[in-house]
Amino acid sequence: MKQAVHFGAGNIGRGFIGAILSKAGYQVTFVDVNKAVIDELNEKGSYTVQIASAEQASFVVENVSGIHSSSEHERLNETIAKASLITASVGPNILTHIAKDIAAGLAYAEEQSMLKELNVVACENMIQATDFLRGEIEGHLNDTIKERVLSKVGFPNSAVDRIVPIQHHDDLLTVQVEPFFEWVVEEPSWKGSIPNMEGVQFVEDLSPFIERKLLTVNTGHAAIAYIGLQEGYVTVDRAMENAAIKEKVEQVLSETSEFLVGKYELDPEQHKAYVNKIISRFENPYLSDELSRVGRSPLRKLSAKERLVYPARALMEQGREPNALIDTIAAALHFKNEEDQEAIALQAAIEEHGVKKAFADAADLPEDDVLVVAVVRKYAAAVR
Ligand SMILES: NC(=O)C1=CN([C@@H]2O[C@H](COP(=O)(O)OP(=O)(O)OC[C@H]3O[C@@H](n4cnc5c(N)ncnc54)[C@H](O)[C@@H]3O)[C@@H](O)[C@H]2O)C=CC1
Ligand SMILES: O=P(O)(O)OC[C@H]1O[C@](O)(CO)[C@@H](O)[C@@H]1O
Repeated sequence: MKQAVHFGAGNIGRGFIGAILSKAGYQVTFVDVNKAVIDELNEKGSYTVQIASAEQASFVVENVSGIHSSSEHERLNETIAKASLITASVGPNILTHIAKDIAAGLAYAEEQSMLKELNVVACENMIQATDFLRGEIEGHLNDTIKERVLSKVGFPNSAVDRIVPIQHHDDLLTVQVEPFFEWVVEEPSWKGSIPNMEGVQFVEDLSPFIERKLLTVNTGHAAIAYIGLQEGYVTVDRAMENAAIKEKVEQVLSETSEFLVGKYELDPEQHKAYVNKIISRFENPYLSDELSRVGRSPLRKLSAKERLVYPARALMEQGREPNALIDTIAAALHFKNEEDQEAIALQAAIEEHGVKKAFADAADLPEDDVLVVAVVRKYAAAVR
């Protein structure tokens, strides 16, 4: 049986990537720091995925096991050495940490003369996430091993799309997901023959796919989260029942559409249909997705290459005034959550240095940048 190693046995790992890989005939070994989840995977060897729709369908994902990365280094090295695919959905900020584990496994495979053609794919909400991961892995390899690894291992970027909220089940492994899913992988960087995996699309150029997804699903979602929280909502579906919030989200997405259609010469009608589909996904009444989850890690979401600042700045460079994006960024600066380290750091920075410097630092922009000036002007109006 083909072996896949997936870092991150969390919501998207179990609810999407693990399910696709298992169905494609892989034995999937999840790697996680959460020992309770790993123990449960090893004990049960399967888990249930529930589809959040009127039909309430569910299916069982088989051939899964787990490795606790903090304590099972040798087992992890041996498993990586046998794998033909390594994937990850741990969160962009954690890629640096798992790079060390992946590098150790690849170096072990090389030393044991086991290194064969394989691929490493980061499945994160991040542009060029695999390129970033590859850079971090390379930093842990000596020159000789690095050369061998780069000749055998492919590092394709990918775009993943499926809404998987925080789970509330008695069973630790059961995961509820939305019906929609899309996993797009960069074909030119794939080493070896292109596999036929149901639910995975290989493309020549990933940029239009990842940008379309990040600047529609994730930008729209972020707008609902930050504006919805301002209005006292708790979940995405309930916030979308408010006509004013829905209208604001539509305005945000018409701004990102303007950018995307222009940059990638998309067919405006087809893109409009894509946007409408995404909006209907946000309204799914069978999915209870917390705004605090969708808005999590505000410093990452306010950074330069991310879902809010990147399109807003690009539009302003074209002489446009993306007012709905500016309102969303202003609302994001009010995001407070005592369980979110980035939210705490953001609010501390605002208190200590003022909103102008706090936002300029987060977005890596000068304090007199046009976007910073516009956001600061709106910030006072977006009181929570
Ligand atoms: N939830 C979703 O709908 C989607 C998530 N994603 C991407 O997946 C990422 C993860 O999202 P979720 O699954 O919702 O989060 P999650 O918190 O449910 O899962 C992340 C998992 O990574 C594990 N982890 C943390 N540090 C680790 C380490 N050093 N080694 C191994 N495992 C480690 C955590 O214990 C957790 O089980 C997101 O940041 C995003 O980039 C992408 C598309 C959809
Ligand atoms: O996972 P992130 O990047 O923190 O952002 C949350 C977003 O990711 C998703 O979980 C999946 O794309 C969306 O639900 C949401 O827009």
